[in-house]
Amino acid sequence: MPSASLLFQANLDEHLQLFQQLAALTPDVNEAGRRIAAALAQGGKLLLCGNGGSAADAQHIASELTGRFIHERRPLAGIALTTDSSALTCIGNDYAFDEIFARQLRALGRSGDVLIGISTSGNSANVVRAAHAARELGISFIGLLGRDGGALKPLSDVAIVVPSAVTARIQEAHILIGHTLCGLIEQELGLT
Ligand SMILES: O=C(CO)[C@@H](O)[C@H](O)[C@H](O)[C@H](O)COP(=O)(O)O
Ligand SMILES: [Zn+2]
Repeated sequence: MPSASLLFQANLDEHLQLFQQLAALTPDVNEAGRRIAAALAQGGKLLLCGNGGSAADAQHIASELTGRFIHERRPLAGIALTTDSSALTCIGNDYAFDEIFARQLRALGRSGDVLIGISTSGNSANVVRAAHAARELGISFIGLLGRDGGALKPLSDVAIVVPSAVTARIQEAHILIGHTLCGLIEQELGLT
């Protein structure tokens, strides 16, 4: 454990070392952007889910679509399944915490939509359930993952696996990738 004065430098070193490896994810990021843009162009929507910091990422990315990212353009359909405290507590309380995203997806998702599941471990059970529900509903599942991709990797139509075992560093990469997806969506839809 580095001393307090060295912690920021240690985090920076770890972050920079990881970010230098992220170019290898370019094909997966591009494929994810292409799929999301195609879904939006055909009247579908982007849904997102995740826990903790990844819940924050989910709603951050959704707001880049409904609000705006870089360019002044029409609003785009993005919904985070992490924000409705009544739905989350009702489903968590009456069914199971593992059902909080899958049940909302069954209510709101339609064939042709895309779901991004964000998980640094790739193993959060409520995201795994949502990935299974996506498959049943004809919804593409993009896994924004870390470590070895966990249980979500084989459930993903596109798996973007950040090669780190450190949750915070993975989350830092996830938001870079999330922002890049927003830029790709604007580009692909000709909204730049
Ligand atoms: O932000 C952090 C840690 O940096 C935490 O809130 C973290 O997101 C939570 O522990 C999550 O429950 C972890 O879930 P996951 O990424 O493994 O799916
Ligand atoms: Zn965090």
